[in-house]
Amino acid sequence: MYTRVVRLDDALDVSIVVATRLLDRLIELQRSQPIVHLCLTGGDAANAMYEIFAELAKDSELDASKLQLWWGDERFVPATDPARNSLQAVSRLARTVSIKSADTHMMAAKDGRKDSHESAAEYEAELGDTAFDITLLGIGVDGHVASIFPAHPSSEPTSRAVIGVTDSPKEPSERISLTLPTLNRSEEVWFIATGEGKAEAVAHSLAGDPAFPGAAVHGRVATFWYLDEGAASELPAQFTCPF
Ligand SMILES: O=C(O)[C@H](O)[C@@H](O)[C@H](O)[C@H](O)COP(=O)(O)O
Repeated sequence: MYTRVVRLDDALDVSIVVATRLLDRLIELQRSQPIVHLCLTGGDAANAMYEIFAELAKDSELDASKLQLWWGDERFVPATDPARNSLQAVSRLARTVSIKSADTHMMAAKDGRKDSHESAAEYEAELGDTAFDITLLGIGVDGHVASIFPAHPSSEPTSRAVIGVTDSPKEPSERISLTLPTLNRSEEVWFIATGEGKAEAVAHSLAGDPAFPGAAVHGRVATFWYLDEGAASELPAQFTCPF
């Protein structure tokens, strides 16, 4: 198990490098296994990357029929609300990648019948013991990952694989999130963070500060942190890895 920090100049470089590596890695995995499970994240950094990924995936060897998409977290809002992480990702990826809806495992939307806790239990059942090949994660200025927020009930230890989150410090207040042990059922975790606002959260997470949920997330094989200079600006010198 290893952690690697990849420092890049700016946010655009992060999007290009992550999109390029993700496409290459998925194609490589598809050569040796029938299905690849990719867990997606929400957030501006990821959305920018998805746009470039969709461009690169056009005319590539990526086989969308061998890809299963999952989500690390979802904003619990109505199905057509553009704030949904899944809509934001799928609307970008589907420009060139034709993934069947049966292989696109979106978390439930708010429909007035079930609350986020019931919907989380439903997703837990859908997930079963699926382990992700790659999990993408953003990180908040406050250090949250997926919808696990520091000093908040969402970061309390739980035996659940998926939880409903209420009173989230970030809008919208109701969410669904994989828990830390579920995120850790990933062969590889790829963090994406850009901008100086993330520097403190990134530095504390990489230093293993238990107050920061990101410190507890590791791929079984590898954990990558793709950072621009702003997000990496508070890292000690030992984290200066060449690209
Ligand atoms: O639903 C969400 O809000 C996200 O899943 C969240 O965990 C996000 O990934 C981070 O907040 C980083 O987002 P940015 O890249 O927009 O800063």
